[in-house]
Amino acid sequence: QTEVQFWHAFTGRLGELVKAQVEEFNASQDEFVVVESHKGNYSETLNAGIAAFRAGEQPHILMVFEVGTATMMSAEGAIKPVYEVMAESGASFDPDAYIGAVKGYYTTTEGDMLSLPFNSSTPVLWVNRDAMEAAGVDPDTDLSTWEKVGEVLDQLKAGGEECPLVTAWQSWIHLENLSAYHDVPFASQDNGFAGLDTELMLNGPVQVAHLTAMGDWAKDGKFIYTGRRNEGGANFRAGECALFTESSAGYAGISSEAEFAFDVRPLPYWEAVVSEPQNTIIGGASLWVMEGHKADEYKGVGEFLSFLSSSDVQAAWHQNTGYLPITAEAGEATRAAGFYDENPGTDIAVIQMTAKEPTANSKGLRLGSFDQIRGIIDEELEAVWSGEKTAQEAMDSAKERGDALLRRFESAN
Ligand SMILES: O=P(O)(O)OC[C@H](O)CO
Repeated sequence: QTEVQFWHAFTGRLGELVKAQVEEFNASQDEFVVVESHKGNYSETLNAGIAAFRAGEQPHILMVFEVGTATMMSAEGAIKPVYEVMAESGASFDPDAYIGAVKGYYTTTEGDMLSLPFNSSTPVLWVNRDAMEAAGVDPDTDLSTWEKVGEVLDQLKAGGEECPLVTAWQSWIHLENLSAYHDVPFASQDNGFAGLDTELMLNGPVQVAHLTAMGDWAKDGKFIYTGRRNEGGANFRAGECALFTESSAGYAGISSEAEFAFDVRPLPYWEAVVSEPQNTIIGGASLWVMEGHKADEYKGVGEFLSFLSSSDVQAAWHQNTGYLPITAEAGEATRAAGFYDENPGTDIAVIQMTAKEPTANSKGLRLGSFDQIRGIIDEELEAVWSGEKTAQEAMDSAKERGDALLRRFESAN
């Protein structure tokens, strides 16, 4: 049997679900064996893939979070584009089957798919209904705008809630998506889509106003900071927090662990800035195929990626995890099966990402060295939460430091 190595970043419920998919594929045929390995969090998995490539020990398939997309696109010689793998392997593959908002992010301007948008997400607002009630707040209260959320945070605090709001992925949600959702740029050159000579624009009035509000909430004990990635998920799932801004894929852990009534709402927007929000942008990860392997192994890769995209596998994955259904057919099958009626809110992520035609500010981000830039942004945000810097000071500094990395990436590519 021909072996295919698949490196990913999933643990917990997501880790179990990936393992189950791999086992199902392996059991469905006897020509190939996919071997899945967990390589740490998203950044660690990306770095493990890069280091392995340099050592000539790269896996066939590497999961790379959306942040690493520009890095992978520029890694010529290291990656084998998915459209090429699929064409050579003869596995069934219809690029038009994938939903536009997801496909666009991982496809060249010529329409060639470079990586498989396996687990695509977008941020939403998770609500612990029991915690709201315990603090004397109507759990059905309108949370559509940050103005309204601000009032609810006051009520939660007054009602004795110790963790009114917690977040995962602060840069992704409170800066990158915030910008797209309010149709302001996060970076120049269409957020990097139009060229490498881009600079950060994350220190504008919309971003600064939002971070100032978040900083005030942090100072008042209404926003509790728990970490840069999805650390806050453990607090929310344990029932310790009322509101949680997190990926739609938070569903995997919340639906399997939460011992309280929860629901999911659209990501709030500032009514003072827009009368209605633009779309949110993509997160999660895609699967990149790495160069340097044999033709029969790539055939196995093609078969496995085709299996992952098949309607039944996709529909189940979407329903179990909260990741977007990457094909229109999987979304339709989910609706037809009554899943959205039985699990209200599980279609919010798709609606939020696709309801409006994206603008140059809301197609997504394509920035080199973005993982390192996020590290800088995280550091600066932490200075806002601790009251060390104003939001303006922190974002001016993030821009200056981040732009230096963008210049370095530009000259290296
Ligand atoms: O938790 P995920 O997989 O939806 O990813 C969230 C962010 O996009 C990570 O950058």
